[in-house]
Amino acid sequence: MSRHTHALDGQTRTAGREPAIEATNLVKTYGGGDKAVRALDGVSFTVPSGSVFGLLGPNGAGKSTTVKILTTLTAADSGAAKVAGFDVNREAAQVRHAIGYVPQKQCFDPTATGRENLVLQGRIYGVPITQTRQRTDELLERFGLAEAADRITKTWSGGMQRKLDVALGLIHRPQVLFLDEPTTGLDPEARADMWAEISGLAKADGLTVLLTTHYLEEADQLADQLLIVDRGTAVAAGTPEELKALLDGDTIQVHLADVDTREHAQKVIVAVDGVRSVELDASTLHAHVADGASALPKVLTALASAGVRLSSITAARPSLDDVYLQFAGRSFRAADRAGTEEETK
Ligand SMILES: Nc1ncnc2c1ncn2[C@@H]1O[C@H](COP(=O)(O)OP(=O)(O)OP(=O)(O)O)[C@@H](O)[C@H]1O
Repeated sequence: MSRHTHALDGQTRTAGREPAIEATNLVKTYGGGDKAVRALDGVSFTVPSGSVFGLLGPNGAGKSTTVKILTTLTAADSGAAKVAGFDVNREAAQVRHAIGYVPQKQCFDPTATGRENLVLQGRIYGVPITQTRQRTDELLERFGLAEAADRITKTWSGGMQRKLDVALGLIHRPQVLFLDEPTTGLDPEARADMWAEISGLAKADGLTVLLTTHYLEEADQLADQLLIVDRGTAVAAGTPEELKALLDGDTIQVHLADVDTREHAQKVIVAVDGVRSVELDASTLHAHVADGASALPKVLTALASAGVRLSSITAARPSLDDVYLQFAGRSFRAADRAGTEEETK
């Protein structure tokens, strides 16, 4: 972890106000003996009030487990956490009152209308009925659901249903909102719409939002601060820009026509002037260079002279995928696929 210390230290600085979330060295193991799964292996982070914090990681990285500990749904084996100033173990009731939690799976009654769902949720939280009605109207309006409010929610689109999930988490005016994979399963348009809503929540309402995602683009777009987790540990932290700046220079991605030539191609590219390092990922090579525009023709010429056939080659500024590749040693998409396969076994 030492090479990431700089960015992780940056995470703990806050501007005077008490942080909305402080997680220290969280450890959680499921099961025991041979079947034990270490879901979290010492994760720490701090979320300043009024910001959007992204927990980014492939399937099975430990994101939901972190959220469950912070929302008091499960207890960590060791470590400590405070949310809205309350200890998740000793002051669980206060934590629950101060937070909204939107789980991965839909949490409304599909046979009730949107309005009925919101009013019921307000009652569950003990919000007085007049305030519940007022807040319901406000939330329906804010999420563009007012017109559909009195229709049974199972007739709503997926995007509308997901917005209702978020609205339900806000009925009691929490200080901190947890969104577990808020846009999984949504089409691109509904996803963009949801992104706009989420960034509005922090900016307009001063709410602190912690969201988990396995979409790099979502983390890049929404998060003020990001923690990248992999196999239960934090691999990098910072703003999306800081993380990308850790990889100064550009990345040249070389897609090989023949996967068997990858080791040979790697040696050829490493020898090109201006190439700092080359990482291998299936049939793609990622070369880190100071300046993509000047290095690309040299890489092309070297590969052509060595008889390596390509299917494509591109130069780009580093992406979060490159950050992940550098720190986790494998590409995000490959890790996500591996995680999904692991979970469906
Ligand atoms: N109740 C449980 N019992 C046993 N193992 C579990 C349980 N919940 C999670 N795990 C395992 O712990 C690890 C972390 O899971 P977690 O759900 O926190 O990951 P995640 O990053 O949220 O992944 P996803 O994006 O798939 O939800 C995984 O290996 C998962 O299979």
